[in-house]
Amino acid sequence: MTTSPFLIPATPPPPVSQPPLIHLTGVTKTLKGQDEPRTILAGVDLIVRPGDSVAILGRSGSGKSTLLSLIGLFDRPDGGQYLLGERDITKIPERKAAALRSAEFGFVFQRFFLLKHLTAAQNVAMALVNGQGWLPRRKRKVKVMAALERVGIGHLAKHKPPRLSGGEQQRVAIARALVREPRILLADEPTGALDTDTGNLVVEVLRQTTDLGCGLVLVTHDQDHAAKMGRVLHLSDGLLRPAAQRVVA
Ligand SMILES: Nc1ncnc2c1ncn2[C@@H]1O[C@H](COP(=O)(O)OP(=O)(O)OP(=O)(O)O)[C@@H](O)[C@H]1O
Repeated sequence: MTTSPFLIPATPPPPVSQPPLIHLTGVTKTLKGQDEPRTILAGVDLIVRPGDSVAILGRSGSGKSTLLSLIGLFDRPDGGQYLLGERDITKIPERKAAALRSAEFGFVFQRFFLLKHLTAAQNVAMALVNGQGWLPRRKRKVKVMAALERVGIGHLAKHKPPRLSGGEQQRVAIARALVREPRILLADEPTGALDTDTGNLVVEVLRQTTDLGCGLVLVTHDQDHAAKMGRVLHLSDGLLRPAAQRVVA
């Protein structure tokens, strides 16, 4: 029997998955408090590819921020393996970690950490000054405006934080995280200080950052926000597992 070249295969070929941006295997972390040392991460596995959006849920104290600080190279695992692209960075020294952190990652926190006396554009430009030295003024301006426009607040470039709403301030902070074009955006409770509607808007802005291939890891307590991500994981007993998702109306 000959096969017609016009036949459509019954099962489309699987999408070619892109190589991971980050790949954690069996990552462990024990923290020494005032009492007994406590194992916070007991063997975490996680893969984030370009364009992935991953939510991490978990009760307070389950270790979400600890995990995010390992991913963002503020701390190192005790065991397991952490690959950034193909590079094993499990035991990378701080000097090298700092350079990778500013080249590869953008960070968004619950608090906006904006400088009150600078405009939105100047706040965003600070990330370029710290990360890449002094870019020529015109190039800096183009990058800053592109970042502000990407989060929908180009028209607020000349406003200072006290004149901006909480959601607008958080969007300035997201633009500041995006302006160096990070490959991975890490957001720790970015809607914690915002009302529901504003929080929804900010989560949507964050999710859209993945459209151009950025990987996003969002730590949140809000199941509705988590459900807007491509994948929802739950951290408990030191392990990350797929979370049972609620249907959001
Ligand atoms: N530097 C530290 N030394 C000792 N214990 C710590 C340290 N930092 C955090 N912990 C403890 O580790 C546990 C995990 O903390 P972590 O902040 O990662 O949790 P979380 O899931 O992000 O919590 P939350 O949702 O409340 O922010 C907590 O019990 C916390 O008290």
